[in-house]
Amino acid sequence: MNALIADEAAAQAWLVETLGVDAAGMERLGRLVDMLREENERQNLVARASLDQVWQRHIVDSAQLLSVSRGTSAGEGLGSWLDLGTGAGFPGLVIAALQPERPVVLVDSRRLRTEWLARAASTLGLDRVEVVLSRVEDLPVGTHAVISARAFAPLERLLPLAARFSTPETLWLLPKGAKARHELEELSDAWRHVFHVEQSLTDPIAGVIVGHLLAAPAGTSERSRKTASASASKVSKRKSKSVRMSGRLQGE
Ligand SMILES: C[S@@+](CC[C@H](N)C(=O)[O-])C[C@H]1O[C@@H](n2cnc3c(N)ncnc32)[C@H](O)[C@@H]1O
Repeated sequence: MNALIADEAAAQAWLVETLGVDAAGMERLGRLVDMLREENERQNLVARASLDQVWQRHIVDSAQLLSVSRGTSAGEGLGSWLDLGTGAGFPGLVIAALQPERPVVLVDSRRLRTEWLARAASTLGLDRVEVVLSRVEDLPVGTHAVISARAFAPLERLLPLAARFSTPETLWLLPKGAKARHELEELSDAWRHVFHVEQSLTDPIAGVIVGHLLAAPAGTSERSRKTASASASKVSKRKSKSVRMSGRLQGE
């Protein structure tokens, strides 16, 4: 097992020495941390106390997904990465800062958060980032190489919501707290998958659910397709429900 990252210095050292982040990548992460601290004075993005350990609790906690996915084709490639319920930017914005060539889609239902995400991505020059203001339920279908979600929904609720963005090749990376193993054990057998739990590098009791969804329970994809196409037409009729932003905010 990898050693746990015990403090802020160890977190930054891990990024450089183990993950191999170069000077430009560290500079982007440093600017992201500064911007996050500033924005957190305006809106409640992350718990204030967590900023004392921002490199451990948020940056490395997100970046560890790249380490977990090493050696997999989805992890090694630069296929599209979908992050659901990105909130303050975790893990999706950190992934984009570390892999600026990869298309990364950040989805959140709260306008202020998506405005922050679009502003931060633009300031960092991350022009492959797309920020989508939408409920996940209302996102049109589209498949991705990687799907991540941190602190968004329990597995049993997340899978029906997000299965339509997945193929059997899609790599799912789900940082969970202490309930990772329990959530996986409790998942209905009707979901065919090859998920397992990796130990988190930042928290001794947390795990990351990693793997592939092979098949949804019978009837799920049809329901998802119907939901998605109904949602897509709802979005086109009421454009304000889903706003895509890339670098700068687009008008509704
Ligand atoms: C607990 S926060 C986690 C944020 C971030 N992933 C993190 O770990 O710091 C959950 C986020 O999901 C967003 N959210 C909740 N329900 C959603 C939905 N149905 N569709 C899209 N975003 C949603 C919330 O606005 C919030 O920003």
